[in-house]
Amino acid sequence: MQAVFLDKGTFSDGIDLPAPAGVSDYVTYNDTPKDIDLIIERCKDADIIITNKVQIGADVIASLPKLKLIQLTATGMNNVDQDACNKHDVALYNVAGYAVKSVPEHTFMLMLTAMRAGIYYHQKVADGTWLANGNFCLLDIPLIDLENKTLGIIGVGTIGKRVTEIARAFGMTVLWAEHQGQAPRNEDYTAFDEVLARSDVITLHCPLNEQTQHLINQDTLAKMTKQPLIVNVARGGIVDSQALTDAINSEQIIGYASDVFEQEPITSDDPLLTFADHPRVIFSPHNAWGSESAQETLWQMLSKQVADFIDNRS
Ligand SMILES: NC(=O)C1=CN([C@@H]2O[C@H](COP(=O)(O)OP(=O)(O)OC[C@H]3O[C@@H](n4cnc5c(N)ncnc54)[C@H](OP(=O)(O)O)[C@@H]3O)[C@@H](O)[C@H]2O)C=CC1
Ligand SMILES: O=C(O)C(=O)CO
Repeated sequence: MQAVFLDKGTFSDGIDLPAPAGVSDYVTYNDTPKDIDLIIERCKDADIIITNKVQIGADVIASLPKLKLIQLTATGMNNVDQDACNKHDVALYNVAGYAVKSVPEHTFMLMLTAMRAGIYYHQKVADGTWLANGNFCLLDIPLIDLENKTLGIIGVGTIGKRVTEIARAFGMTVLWAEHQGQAPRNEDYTAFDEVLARSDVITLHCPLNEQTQHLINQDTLAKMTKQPLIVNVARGGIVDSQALTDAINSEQIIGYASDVFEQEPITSDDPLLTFADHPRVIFSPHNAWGSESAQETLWQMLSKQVADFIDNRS
């Protein structure tokens, strides 16, 4: 079978990404631009498309009669038209659970950096402000401890559960948010609006889909009464960037720590970039998933899934 990997360059150099067993013709591209004709041209003989973030829409799927499997090198599946896959009998696989160390650790890196103004203070050491100040320490922006704070988690799956464990080790109270508008399914969950109202930090770990598109918007931000920090390592589209920008400006929220953006890479006109120097705003370039061990685990899991798929088809 032919497998075409459209965006191999999303992995680090040095991570070995051999053809999965059963793939006889393995074609790789470092990057595939958003150009439907180019994607179709590259995949016209493919039985299997492997991709991390290339958008595979209904037009592409309908134009590839040989296609049998789209295998994502990711957990989130929002870049593929799932209805079109069902319609054309194309299997769609993600890789679940590969980043259960990497993403939670990154979540806390972002959270701690924002709460303790880490980038701000690093710059003050480097630019001589600390020296000019004269005292042994500089403390002009408050450092906020996590202990005794309430953490609201939206999306209590593999990643949300590990974040729960780490948060409890920090001495935080954790609230698991029920889906918006639904009664809590059991005593472990708290109603969505109550989580917004009670949390000092809100962290997003749900998938991007029709229900979660712009879940964080003007209305939901207005329900955040404790001026929380929002952490987003899930998907940019879960947050309405303009509403978030307004909420930071009006101090409805204390800050925003994000690995993901509606447009990736972020473009220079994105309003969020106006906060590049804000002491409680920190961005990373969608790399929370990518510790070396997570990349290696991902490829092992993916290789087995693809090999099993080919086995079952032959
Ligand atoms: N930044 C990065 O590098 C990475 C980002 N991600 C993102 O993180 C997301 C979560 O990953 P992971 O934990 O492994 O996935 P899981 O599928 O294990 O967990 C997702 C959880 O979200 C919950 N959920 C779904 N819809 C809603 C909703 N409307 N409101 C509240 N909760 C909801 C689900 O709960 P229920 O079953 O109750 O519906 C489920 O428990 C991925 O979808 C991906 O987008 C993942 C890896 C890396
Ligand atoms: O696994 C995911 O969903 C990611 O976003 C990393 O590619």
